[in-house]
Amino acid sequence: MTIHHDTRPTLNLIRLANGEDLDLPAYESKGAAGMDLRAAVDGDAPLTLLPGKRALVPTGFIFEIPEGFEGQVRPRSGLAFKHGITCLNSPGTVDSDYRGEVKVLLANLGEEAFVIERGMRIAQMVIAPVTQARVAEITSASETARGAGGFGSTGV
Ligand SMILES: O=c1ccn([C@H]2C[C@H](O)[C@@H](COP(=O)(O)OP(=O)(O)OP(=O)(O)O)O2)c(=O)[nH]1
Ligand SMILES: [Mg+2]
Repeated sequence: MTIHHDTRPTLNLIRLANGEDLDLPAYESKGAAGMDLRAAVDGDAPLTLLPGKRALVPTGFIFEIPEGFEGQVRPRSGLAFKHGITCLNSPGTVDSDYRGEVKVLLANLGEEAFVIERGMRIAQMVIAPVTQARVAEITSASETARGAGGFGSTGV
């Protein structure tokens, strides 16, 4: 008999008052990299994002990102393509020790106002492994063929 263990890390979520009745963030297809995040704006008061403006949109949940991982808040390509809606700080970083509500910093780079309704899937979060480096100050850098060349030094 083969026993299949679920080796995926667990993401604990705490539902806040403004997240009442919202669907849990979820992977919308079997192989989706990101779970979609929903807008926890007031059902009676949708948020209108004017062209060129930004807004911090609540998700209604606290995420306990497992240690050794981060949450990357990324735009949804459909909203970006159709409406110019993106995450201003993309990819947003949710630290594993953050215990506040996860919020999405949406920006409207389109030409028309965009209305964010309660429960709308506004962004996606990818859980990704993180490596914290040990920081050490030294006085000279090791030599390489590239040296200080960058920003197009190898041609376009
Ligand atoms: O899109 C985002 C980005 C960040 N955060 C939360 C979780 C994250 O752990 C915290 C801090 O984010 P970040 O380190 O990017 O911002 P900061 O400007 O460096 O703030 P801080 O000084 O609080 O670290 O804000 C979100 O909810 N959504
Ligand atoms: Mg920070």
